[in-house]
Amino acid sequence: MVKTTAYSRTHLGTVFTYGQTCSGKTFTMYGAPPKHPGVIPLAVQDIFARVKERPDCEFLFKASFLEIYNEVIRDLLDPKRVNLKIHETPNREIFVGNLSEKPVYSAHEVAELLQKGEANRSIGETNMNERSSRSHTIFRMVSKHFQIASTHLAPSRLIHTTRQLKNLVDLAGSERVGFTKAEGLRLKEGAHINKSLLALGTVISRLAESGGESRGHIPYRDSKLTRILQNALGGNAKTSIICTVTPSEAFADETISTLKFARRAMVIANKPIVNEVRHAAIFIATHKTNLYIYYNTRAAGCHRCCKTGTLSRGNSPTEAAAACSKPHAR
Ligand SMILES: Nc1ncnc2c1ncn2[C@@H]1O[C@H](COP(=O)(O)OP(=O)(O)OP(=O)(O)O)[C@@H](O)[C@H]1O
Repeated sequence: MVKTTAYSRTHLGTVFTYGQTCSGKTFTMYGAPPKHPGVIPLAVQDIFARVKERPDCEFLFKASFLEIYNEVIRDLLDPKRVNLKIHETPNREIFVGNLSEKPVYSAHEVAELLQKGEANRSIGETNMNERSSRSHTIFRMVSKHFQIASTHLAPSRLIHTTRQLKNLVDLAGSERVGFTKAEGLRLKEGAHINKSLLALGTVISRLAESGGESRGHIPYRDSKLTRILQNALGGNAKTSIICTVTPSEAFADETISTLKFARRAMVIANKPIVNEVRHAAIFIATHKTNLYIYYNTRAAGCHRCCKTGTLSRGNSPTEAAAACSKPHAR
């Protein structure tokens, strides 16, 4: 499932984990590499492995990494960039302004960036988890791929480009103050986490009620998390949600609540699209090439020669006819 989302040719692919605190969300997303890599390192490896399978394409990758901490967006690759704002393009694509994007060329480089970002992430000890995520993180990889095609007259021509976004999201977990015994800063963090997860739950419920269509009012703007994930939740994305639960009886209520969330989310049916740009000029040029071959063949009346390759690049009909030394009818 996760592999499909990472591989997918659709414009936007998103994977996120959902569940109560200490249920294994961060472990699922990051794992304990190199022995037990999580979803993010595995997805990145898959993406780069795919590059090797497509020698006919050129790829360009850029990565960004942000956290939402107490409803403030911070760049984890450049922590001086704080309080970043969310914007929307005219074609309704949501993006975070002034977020740094680093070009990456290998899975190893991405792993280094992840490590750097993780070191800047807000993590704190609670009664439940000694390394509890106090923020939601979104690791995003944007890729552009350019397909090159060779034709008889043009050995290297750009045919189309595809742009894809992959969001790999690690959410902070919902927490009950009774269990975490949080006070002061931890209590404030917990309140923000719960509030944004509630907003996520509401968005999922509304989308589920409307069968996945963004009909009526869907309150994406109620939290930074739902606003950033707007396209992933109810748009044209391919989204995988991994729900994590703890086996402990003491958390049965949380487990039931997580399973209800999962059941609602399953109803939502997005409509993934491929963001592909066919280059019109190139398309016409390619067809001109074919037309030219056809024209030459007809004009010279030299079907057999053209088929066997006598007609070379730049031949005019006269040149083609002259180049044909075979004694067949013209
Ligand atoms: N499948 C697993 N195998 C081994 N250890 C695990 C596994 N899942 C979770 N753990 C361990 O359980 C602890 C809690 O996991 P983790 O931090 O991933 O939870 P979380 O849901 O992200 O919590 P929070 O919401 O508080 O950040 C960690 O010490 C982690 O290493």
